[in-house]
Formats: sequence, C-alpha cells, structure tokens
Amino acid sequence: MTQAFEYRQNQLFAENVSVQDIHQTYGSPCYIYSRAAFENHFLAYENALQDVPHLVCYAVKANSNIAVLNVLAKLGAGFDIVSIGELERVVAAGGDTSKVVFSGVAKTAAEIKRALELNIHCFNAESDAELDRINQVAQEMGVVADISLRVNPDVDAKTHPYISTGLKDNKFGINVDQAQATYLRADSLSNLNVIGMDCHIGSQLTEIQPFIDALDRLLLLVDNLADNGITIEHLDLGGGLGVVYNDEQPPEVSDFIQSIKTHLGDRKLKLIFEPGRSIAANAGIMTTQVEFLKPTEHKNFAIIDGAMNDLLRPSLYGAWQNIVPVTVRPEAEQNTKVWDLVGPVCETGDFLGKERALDLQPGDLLAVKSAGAYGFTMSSNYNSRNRAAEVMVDGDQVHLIRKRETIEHQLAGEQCLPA
Ligand SMILES: Cc1ncc(COP(=O)(O)O)c(C=O)c1O
Ligand SMILES: N[C@@H](CCCC[NH3+])C(=O)O
Repeated sequence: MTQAFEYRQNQLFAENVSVQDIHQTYGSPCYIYSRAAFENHFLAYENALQDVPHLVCYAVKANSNIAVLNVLAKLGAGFDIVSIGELERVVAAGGDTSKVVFSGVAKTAAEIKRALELNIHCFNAESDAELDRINQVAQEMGVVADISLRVNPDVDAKTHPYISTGLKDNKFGINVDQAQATYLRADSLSNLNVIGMDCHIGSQLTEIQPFIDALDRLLLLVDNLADNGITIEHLDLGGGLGVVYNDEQPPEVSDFIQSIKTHLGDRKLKLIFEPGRSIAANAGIMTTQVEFLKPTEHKNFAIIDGAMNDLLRPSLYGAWQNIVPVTVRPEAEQNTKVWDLVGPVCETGDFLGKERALDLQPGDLLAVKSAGAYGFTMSSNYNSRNRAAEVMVDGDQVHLIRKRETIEHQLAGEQCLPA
C-alpha cells in the first residue's frame, strides 16, 4: 500500500503530490490530509467487524471538516457527535443521521429536539438528569427517544490524565455501581426506549487490557439487566485506540476488535465503536515555515509560523509529534543542530516541538506529522491569528477543503458600541 506521506527523492509527498507544491499554492500553516489514509483507517474497522452486526461511528470531534465526513459517509460510516454543530456538519456532509450516536455530558433541549427531528440512532445519556431532559423533550414532540446509558466502569485507561475518561473521578457517564438503578428508571420513563449501553474510557490507549476490563464490567451489567427484563441490543465501546506518534506500539485494529469479539462469548450484541484518532491522526500533517533562527548561548530557537493556536496538543498535553523537513538537503546530517520550535504567540507554552535535531535555515518548510486528529478542530484565533487552510489530497489531485481565514472572517459579527 502506498504510504500517505512519504519521501520521494528527498521531497515529502502527500499521496502523489509534493508538499512543497501544495505550499506554493496554499501557503502555511496548512493542514494536508490524505483521502486514502482516511478511507483505509476506517475500512480497517469495517473489515474487522464484517462478520458481526456492527456500526462504526467516526468521532466527529477528531476532525470535523465536511470533506472528511463526506469521504467517510460514502463508505457507510456512522458518526459520534457531541453537539448540534457536529450534527449539522454530518447533515451538510451528506451523512446518514440514522447512524448517529449523540454523546456528551450536557445536551441542551434544543440539541435534543434537533437530534430527534433528524431521527438519530440513539442518545448516549450520561446522567439521571439528562435522561429526564431527553424524556421531556421527546414527550413534548410526541416521540420516543432511543437511549443508551454511558457507563463509567472505573477503569484506568493508562493514558494522559487529561484524556482519561473512565475513572469514577472523571465527570463522564454513570457510575457502574449505580447504573442498574438508572437503567430501571430509564425503562420506566414513558418517552424513552432503552436499547444500548456505552462507555468510553479514554483516548490514545496503547493496550487492549483496559478495554477488556471495561467490557467485563459492562457485560456483568448487561447480564443483570437481562435478568431484570431489560434487553440491551447494542454495546458501544467508544473510541480510544491509540496511534503511533513516536515509539508507541498500539494494537492493530484487527487484533483489538478480535479480542473484543472473543470476549463477548455467544452474546448477541450489536457492536458499536466511536474511533476518532485512529482514523484521523495519521491521515494528516500540518506544514509550518521557519521564519527566523535565533540561536542563543543557552538554547537554539527556531521561530516558525505555526503556533499553539494552530495545533494545541503540544502546549496542552506536552504531546510529542514528529516534525520533519519537507525537503531534505543532501548535507543535512552535518548541519543538524538541536532546536526548540516555537511559534509567534505570546505565551511561553507556545511550542510545537522541543529539542529536535534538525538542519534548519530560514524559509524552510516543516511538516508536523500525525496532525489529522485534534489538530484543526482544536485550533483557535488566539492572538487574532487566522486559522490555517485545510486541503485534501486524492491521488494526484489537491482539493482546498477549507480556505485560510481572513481578518474579515474574524471581524464578522463584532461591532463597536454606538457613538
Ligand atoms: C464519547 C467519545 N467517543 C469517542 C471519542 C473518540 O476517541 P478517540 O479519538 O480516542 O478514538 C471520544 C474522545 O475521546 C469520546 O469522548
Ligand atoms: N483532544 C485530545 C483527545 C481528547 C479526546 C476527546 N474525548 C487529544 O488531542 O489528544
């Protein structure tokens, strides 16, 4: 299989297009995605699940550009959403709303109403209070809402504390010990129809065991509910499978799914997954250009045009993403020095990489790898910087899928007080 991003004669390519050529047309910073990579990563889930009833709901928050959603919708994807904005993106991308699951701890009445109008697959409810709200909106509309309960299994996902979600200290879901009571209550509410159980224990997991630990707790609950007359039709194990940023060794999708299937035994449950990062991260890079080199006695700074507002993960989590030259010079090895790659934003925490061994000159173009997930979606206008352009490469074609913002975009909607 062709690699999505690979060097050909010392030039970085995205599929069949040179990244330098994309830069000539679209400038930097720029997010560049590979259509084939998105498709292959999604199909890895589909293929692993083909022999069982299933639904793969791509987690829209990872990368919500409508071109990305459309590419996945064409392959039959479902979608995991957490807001009305994400739902409207699915609609705009031609996604099938009957394959949408709605997660999130605080769905508003307006969001619930819109989701019911669009006939989504189900709500992943996260609290008793939220169940009441969904029931009430459904009652007002004269419909019945299909419900799954997000169970918090109190399992350590062994990942960064900010992205661990399945411990009882985390705000997410209904504590596994209280879940049976909440199910019985949900079952008694007139405008709810209980169909599923879900959990999502965290993101960037590199081991299968925490998923299995969570599954064990959920299956115990499924069996207890069956004894109480409540049939669970689907089990949604969320997203969370990790990717290679550096030297991580996450399980292959096929091995991960196989372990889950084996563990289910002969229970007839439809399986739902909500993968985000494992589909999007390595389907994208972000380019950034070196503005100035600022070597000091103490440290070498390379000041680049990409910043924490463009790609927040290094600043927020201390995340490490590989940063590589778009053009490798023949004499790169002997000119390599150690650099901190820092952006123009007025924050000490504004860096994309620290202590990177690179051969750098002003004007060089760099690519931050694994930037397809939680890259553009977490970007902001901090320091009134325009957000980057996004392009998708499809073979030898390049499509602009989001224009670089302009100051006009930023000022639209603002106004001064009257004189
Ligand atoms: C409920 C839910 N589902 C799915 C995901 C996607 O997770 P990941 O990108 O790790 O696959 C998240 C984010 O962590 C989430 O909160
Ligand atoms: N935004 C995080 C992941 C959080 C996933 C959302 N529940 C990251 O970049 O790693």
